[in-house]
Amino acid sequence: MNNRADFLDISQVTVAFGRSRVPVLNGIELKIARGEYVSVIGHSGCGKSTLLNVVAGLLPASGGGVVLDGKEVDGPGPDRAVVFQNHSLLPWLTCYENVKLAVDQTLSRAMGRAERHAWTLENLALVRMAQAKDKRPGEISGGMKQRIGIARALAMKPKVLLLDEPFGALDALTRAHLQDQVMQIHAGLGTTVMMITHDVDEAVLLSDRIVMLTNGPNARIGEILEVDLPRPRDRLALAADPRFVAARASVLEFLHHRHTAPGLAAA
Ligand SMILES: Nc1ncnc2c1ncn2[C@@H]1O[C@H](COP(=O)(O)OP(=O)(O)OP(=O)(O)O)[C@@H](O)[C@H]1O
Repeated sequence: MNNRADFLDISQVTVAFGRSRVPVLNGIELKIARGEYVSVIGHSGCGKSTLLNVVAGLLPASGGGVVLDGKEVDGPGPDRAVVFQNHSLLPWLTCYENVKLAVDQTLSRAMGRAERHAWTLENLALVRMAQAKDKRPGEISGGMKQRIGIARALAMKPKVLLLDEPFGALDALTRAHLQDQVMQIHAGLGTTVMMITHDVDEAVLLSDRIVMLTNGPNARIGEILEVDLPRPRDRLALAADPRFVAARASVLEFLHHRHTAPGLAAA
């Protein structure tokens, strides 16, 4: 068992694609504690998804590595569940079957048949989708599809939940609703989360820490902001909270003025 502070240990991760000698990411060093909610923000194309894909084991790092709970990441695994911006549900299966398939694939040794059925229903209920369990993805809204994607990810009992702009394709109200649900789930289950986002308000509302990447190529961690706001967080109350406003301003200031700080982007 690892220290709380380095449950997920991203160590000197560098990624260069193909024969390019200029890395997209250069020497990313980040330790995430068990139960922590960490967002990664940065300009388009700086390498946020690349970093998440390395942690997911979908992309090998050119240098450095990732260790999760003492085990080196060397490929995809059920201990790291990913939710992408566009849902990846199987269209011919119902919502129940989409979640159940993941449960069967990952937990068939740990749980009997009846238990897997109950666990599938429990996770559908967690994202408030129990009533739509027999619908197919084509019959439900974009927000509902993302909720099924989150239920499927959580049902695998991952050690870390990797969210790649999970609310990016949703309208503002649906997005707010889903952010609130994810906050409740995080509070209830103590899930460790690494989330990629473009949205400054979303990052401040949800995160314990916000990791700000400099522009690529050669992107590095420019700054890390601790979000010192008590939980549970209420979006309406926070909008006028000076600590929320200050955190938001700090991230915006980084994105607008400091994302290519001398000595970072050019290094
Ligand atoms: N498979 C690949 N082969 C070559 N280059 C790639 C590949 N995947 C990503 N890149 C390049 O790496 C850089 C970072 O891409 P990435 O998708 O990680 O950025 P991002 O910060 O997630 O962008 P966005 O916010 O727009 O989604 C980009 O310049 C992209 O073109």
